[in-house]
Amino acid sequence: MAYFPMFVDLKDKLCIIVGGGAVAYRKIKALLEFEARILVIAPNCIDKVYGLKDSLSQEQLIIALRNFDSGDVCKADLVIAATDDITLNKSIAKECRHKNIPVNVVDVQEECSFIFPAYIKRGAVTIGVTSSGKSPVISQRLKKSIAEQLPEYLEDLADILGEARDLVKKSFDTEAERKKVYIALIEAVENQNGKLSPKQIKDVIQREMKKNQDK
Ligand SMILES: C[C@@]1(CC(=O)O)c2cc3[nH]c(cc4nc(cc5[nH]c(cc(n2)[C@H]1CCC(=O)O)[C@@](C)(CC(=O)O)[C@@H]5CCC(=O)O)C(CC(=O)O)=C4CCC(=O)O)c(CCC(=O)O)c3CC(=O)O
Ligand SMILES: NC(=O)C1=CN([C@@H]2O[C@H](COP(=O)(O)OP(=O)(O)OC[C@H]3O[C@@H](n4cnc5c(N)ncnc54)[C@H](O)[C@@H]3O)[C@@H](O)[C@H]2O)C=CC1
Repeated sequence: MAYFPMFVDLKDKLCIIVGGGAVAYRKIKALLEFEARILVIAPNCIDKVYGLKDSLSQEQLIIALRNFDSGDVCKADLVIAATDDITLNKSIAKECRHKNIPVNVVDVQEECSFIFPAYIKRGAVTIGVTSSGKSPVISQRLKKSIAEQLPEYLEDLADILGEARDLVKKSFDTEAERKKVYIALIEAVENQNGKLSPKQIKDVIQREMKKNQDK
């Protein structure tokens, strides 16, 4: 069985992480990169988790130094059960499922409604890899080898194409024409090593329009 890669908007969503060990830390770091708000509930946290407070506001991260209470999950958009107590983790999962809250349980895959990928983030471009639980280390290694092949300008490229999109949509009638323009823009960015000014974007679009008219 393979998992479907679904990309989720986590901006400002409240993610509750129960547990404050090394595994919790890894999940928190990932969720923060996607602008989630974090509430950690654990009687003890490793220093790296406490350390996150230095660079984050109260809006972004709250650490509640206490045991989990049933009912804690009520306000959560997402829950991670990351304690070292398998029975507790399972009961958190049960409560979440009952309340229709997506839940990840770090030590029991069958209890997860979603699992974490190994991922690469370059601005708006995200690449997620999973082995559907078979081997996280495969995902980790694949991530590394994919990352080595990505062009430096990937983030800029996505921004440039994103900005050009409205104009391209207005200027070209068919999807096939629009796709050609995006490819021309990508090639132009490749030639300029990642930089195109708004004027250069317009020039490429003009050029493609002219090509279309001349046909
Ligand atoms: C099912 C899943 C659920 C979930 O966590 O969402 C899960 C479950 C478990 N992981 C375990 C172990 C390890 N996990 C890692 C690493 C990662 N694990 C991640 C995801 C996932 N792990 C989901 C499946 C994703 C997939 O299949 O691709 C990554 C990709 C993302 C992340 O964690 O953020 C991250 C790499 C991120 C990166 O490098 O980018 C390492 C390596 C290391 O630590 O360096 C080890 C030690 C080696 C080993 O055991 O394989 C154990 C056994 C614990 C034990 O033996 O006690 C369980 C529980 C079980 O298998 O039952
Ligand atoms: N999914 C994954 O990627 C991986 C999962 N694991 C599993 O993750 C689990 C956690 O691993 P670590 O972070 O290394 O453990 P850890 O022992 O460092 O941390 C456990 C945390 O749970 C907290 N905790 C315990 N009882 C609690 C309660 N009643 N309420 C709230 N918090 C409570 C502790 O205070 C501590 O912060 C292990 O069971 C391990 O098998 C391990 C490796 C990878």
